[in-house]
Amino acid sequence: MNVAPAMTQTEPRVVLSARGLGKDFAGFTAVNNVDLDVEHARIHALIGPNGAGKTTVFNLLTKFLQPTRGKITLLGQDITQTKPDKVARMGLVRSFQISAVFPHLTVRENVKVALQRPAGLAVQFWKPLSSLDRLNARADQLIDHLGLTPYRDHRAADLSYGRKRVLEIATTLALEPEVLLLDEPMAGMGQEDVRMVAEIIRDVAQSRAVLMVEHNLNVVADICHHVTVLQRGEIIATGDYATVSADPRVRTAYMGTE
Ligand SMILES: Nc1ncnc2c1ncn2[C@@H]1O[C@H](COP(=O)(O)OP(=O)(O)OP(=O)(O)O)[C@@H](O)[C@H]1O
Repeated sequence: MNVAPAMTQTEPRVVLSARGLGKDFAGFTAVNNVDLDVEHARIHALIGPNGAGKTTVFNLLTKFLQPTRGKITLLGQDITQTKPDKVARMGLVRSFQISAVFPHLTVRENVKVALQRPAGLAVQFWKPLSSLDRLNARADQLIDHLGLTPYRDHRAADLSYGRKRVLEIATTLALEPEVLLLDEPMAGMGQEDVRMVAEIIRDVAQSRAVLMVEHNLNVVADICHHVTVLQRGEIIATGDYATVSADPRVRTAYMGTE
């Protein structure tokens, strides 16, 4: 059998990029002149002190907000004017967009519900869950991939906080995104859960790009290939963790907040 060679680290493929991205709110510039290149099979962190503009950049990229300036390209297509649902169908998915995990459903049922809307469509509540049986195999594959098999028949409400986040990621992956945006995936987690979710993210990023906002700099140092640091809406440093953490402007920006 012919197997295509795996993409090597020397062949970066930019899947999402922004040029000169900017957003003004009633005369206040929240984001300015942001250039970003997110690559396939890489984890890219967006960090910065509170109010630096990280969430606004996420909202611009997913088109929840319309940029005031600049251009966004997804998989070679200009999406600057594209609507959020179309952007999601094109492969740019933000975790919370579909991470409505239903607490009374089991892990497997949640994943099946997510799988029946691969185009990012609304959940079809009128369909009985039994009609989703054809999705069992695919759901179990995804569940296994994310280490949730022992919890497959547990109700989502009974999962630990960390495993709930992993289930959210599983439901996001049901859309088979090319680019996954994670907004503070480790927020509120204990150390053990942080380690587990970090491993999952590393695994998930083997076959897609991940862009994440993360305050936990240990996690950023551990799993992120590229780090972009924002301050007052502008990029002050970009590169690998060692490079940006040694940058005097980054050290100043974080002083007192780290
Ligand atoms: N809809 C809005 N209207 C006016 N100002 C806004 C709006 N959204 C964000 N801002 C402002 O833009 C700036 C950047 O906010 P943003 O939430 O993007 O920062 P952040 O880096 O995500 O912060 P945090 O780490 O605290 O979540 C802040 O000064 C914020 O008050």
